Amino acid sequence: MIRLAGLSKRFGTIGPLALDSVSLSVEQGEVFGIVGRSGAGKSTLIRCVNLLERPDEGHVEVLGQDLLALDEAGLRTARRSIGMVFQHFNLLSSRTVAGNIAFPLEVAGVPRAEREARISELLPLVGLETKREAYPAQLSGGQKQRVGIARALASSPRILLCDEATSALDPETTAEILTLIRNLRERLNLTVLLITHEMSVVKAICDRVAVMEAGRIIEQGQVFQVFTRPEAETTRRFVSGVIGHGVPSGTLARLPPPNPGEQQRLLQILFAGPGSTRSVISEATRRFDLDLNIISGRIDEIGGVPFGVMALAVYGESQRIDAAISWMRGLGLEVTEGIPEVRANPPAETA
Ligand SMILES: Nc1ncnc2c1ncn2[C@@H]1O[C@H](COP(=O)(O)OP(=O)(O)OP(=O)(O)O)[C@@H](O)[C@H]1O
Repeated sequence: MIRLAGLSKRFGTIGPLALDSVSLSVEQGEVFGIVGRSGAGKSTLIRCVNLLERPDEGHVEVLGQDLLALDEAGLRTARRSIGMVFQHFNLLSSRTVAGNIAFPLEVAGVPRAEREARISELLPLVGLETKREAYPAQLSGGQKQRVGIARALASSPRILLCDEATSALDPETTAEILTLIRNLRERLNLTVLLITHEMSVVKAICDRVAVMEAGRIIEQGQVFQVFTRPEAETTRRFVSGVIGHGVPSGTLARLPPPNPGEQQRLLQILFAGPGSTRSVISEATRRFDLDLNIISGRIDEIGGVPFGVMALAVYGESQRIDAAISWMRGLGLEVTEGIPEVRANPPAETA
């Protein structure tokens, strides 16, 4: 649906590249997230998909069309297949909900009766049947974004671009809007590309994710894979704020020392898949005659797949600990030695 190849972009003549050879493919029906800190290049990248921003170099293919090769008229037509939702809604305050939704249709020259019919279809889709004649000032943030979404869908696009669509909303409203986007994706067979600085958004809604830093994609993959096995340090930091890899610094220092002749080893265990709730701790304790202290543990779900991360301090004879690790790995658990430390009370992992 979207193929970006070797995109580079520099604003002005000096300074760093806002985009540095970015390549990305988004397949039909996916919700694809791009996450990164402020200034990473996310907005520039998403704006290249509908050519609100023109890259200096590279290739932009959407629905099989080379957008950079189109003239203005061709680009206008192509853009009807690409709806866009904005962080600050960008509604016209002098127009009603219906007037805002109709706006892109008016610009495209769609006759009035057809516009009205389309509005009537869209309002129930976004849960705003009763707000047709309301003005933006009379709406909550979540309702305003519902209007923004309806407007983006007015021309029946096949692709929805979401530029920090929930960043101005509170957590509860964010969850509602994300659920709405996910449902619309299914109902309307949309492909969604979204940018966000919040890993929790990616976790809630995306199938795949790309992590951006300094104009580059530093890591990408299935959300489950990236969350449970982050490779880049930046990704690890993003992920740890959401799924709790690591324990607060100071906690490890307060662990009791091992008895003479015994070892203390720190293990991080990742459970993934349906067997995740299986209790291995008590069984390992019995089988291998060890003391296993749970320092932290969390069960979560990403894309419907349960997984858990547990940090353990294990006390006992070295060989027994080795045997317990082999046994746990044999059960399909991912066991790594060492527990990443995080600052106590880290700020929410956002840009
Ligand atoms: N119109 C512009 N003129 C000059 N520099 C720009 C412009 N737009 C973006 N930049 C610069 O390009 C880089 C990438 O910015 P971009 O807005 O794409 O990042 P971002 O990841 O979306 O960050 P944010 O979430 O803060 O918007 C930054 O260094 C930014 O200052």
